[in-house]
Amino acid sequence: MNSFSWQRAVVKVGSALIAPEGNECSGRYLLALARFITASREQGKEVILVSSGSVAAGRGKVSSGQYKVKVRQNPSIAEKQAMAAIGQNIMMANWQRFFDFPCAQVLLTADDLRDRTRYVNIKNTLREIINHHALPIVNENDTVAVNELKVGDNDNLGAYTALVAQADTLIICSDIDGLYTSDPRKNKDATLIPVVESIDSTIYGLAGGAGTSVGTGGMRTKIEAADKCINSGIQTLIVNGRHGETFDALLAGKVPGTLFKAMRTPSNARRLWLTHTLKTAGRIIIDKGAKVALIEQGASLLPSGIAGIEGNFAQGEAVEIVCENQAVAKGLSLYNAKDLILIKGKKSKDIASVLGYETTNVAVHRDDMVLL
Ligand SMILES: Nc1ncnc2c1ncn2[C@@H]1O[C@H](COP(=O)(O)OP(=O)(O)O)[C@@H](O)[C@H]1O
Ligand SMILES: N[C@@H](CCC(=O)OP(=O)(O)O)C(=O)O
Repeated sequence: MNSFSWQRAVVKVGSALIAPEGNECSGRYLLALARFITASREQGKEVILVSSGSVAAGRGKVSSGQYKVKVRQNPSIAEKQAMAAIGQNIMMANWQRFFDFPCAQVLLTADDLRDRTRYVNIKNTLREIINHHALPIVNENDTVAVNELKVGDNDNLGAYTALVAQADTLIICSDIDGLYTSDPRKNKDATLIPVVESIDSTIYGLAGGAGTSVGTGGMRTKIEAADKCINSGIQTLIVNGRHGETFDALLAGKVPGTLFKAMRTPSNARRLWLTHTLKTAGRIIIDKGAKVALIEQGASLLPSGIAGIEGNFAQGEAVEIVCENQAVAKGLSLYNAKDLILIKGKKSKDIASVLGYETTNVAVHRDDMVLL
């Protein structure tokens, strides 16, 4: 088995695992996985869960309740959305019973992830949920997500979550041991591929569709997710969540499935993106004390060290950080230019009273900054 190490992982639990019968959200395969999450947190690691199961949970609830409503085998989008609305809290409760720390529900659409301001807010919220020792549980906001708003499958949602949360690892837990040379349910000669160094059309060519009626995407969307991640320095694993031994192996740093190797380290990928891809929309002028803090202490930029603002940038846009006319760093601003003008030079404790709100006491977070 290949080895891996990690510090912050997104663990994606597919419909095939949480709703094995397609009707109802089940706990059958979740205990070993929950133990893995708890043990990993006890080792100081950070976990974000991306869980499917709301549609199946809703369907199970309406068909078993007082009215015993039959849901069609191929329901309309609106019916699925109604099932998701009924099932999201059932799916959450299904997880919460395994943990004595709080679970935090995060419902996202593709549109949320494309919008710069919402992207920053999602990132801040995930960071705060983890700081408060709760477990973020992400799912698609199925009740509002139609067509162009939809990520559509939770594999790709898992990849977007790993990117926004700056995870180093995405672990996709499904009902199959990993990526095979072809769909093993259709071809008994298919063999497991333990490691993938890079993803090209040959790898995509191996993928077949979903294995169950509740699964969305099958292997193709898992490869798409891995493709997004490994290019950003996030290693991706596909493992079989139906076997308890899977999680013993993962805890021991082994990959009991397929490992898609990261093409570079997450910090290098991020550095490249920040330095070369992002265009700056303005400048933040800082004082000498802030420059020392940024360069020598690796600190985040606080409003108290800001002397001036140039440009009319939005929250989440890239800015150049300048001291005495020399570029010191580049990073993503957590406040828009107008608000930064109001809080420049102010102490953290005064931000809320000046703006009437406070999302964070940091202007540019260390994680979103590259020194020049
Ligand atoms: N090359 C392949 N290797 C492994 N599984 C494959 C492959 N092609 C298609 N599959 C199918 O993908 C299924 C897993 O995807 P899916 O049913 O969408 O699960 P989940 O709900 O966990 O996302 C497997 O059960 C398997 O039948
Ligand atoms: N958001 C949907 C799950 C989407 C889905 O089926 O994804 P997947 O687990 O990748 O097959 C739900 O909660 O039912």
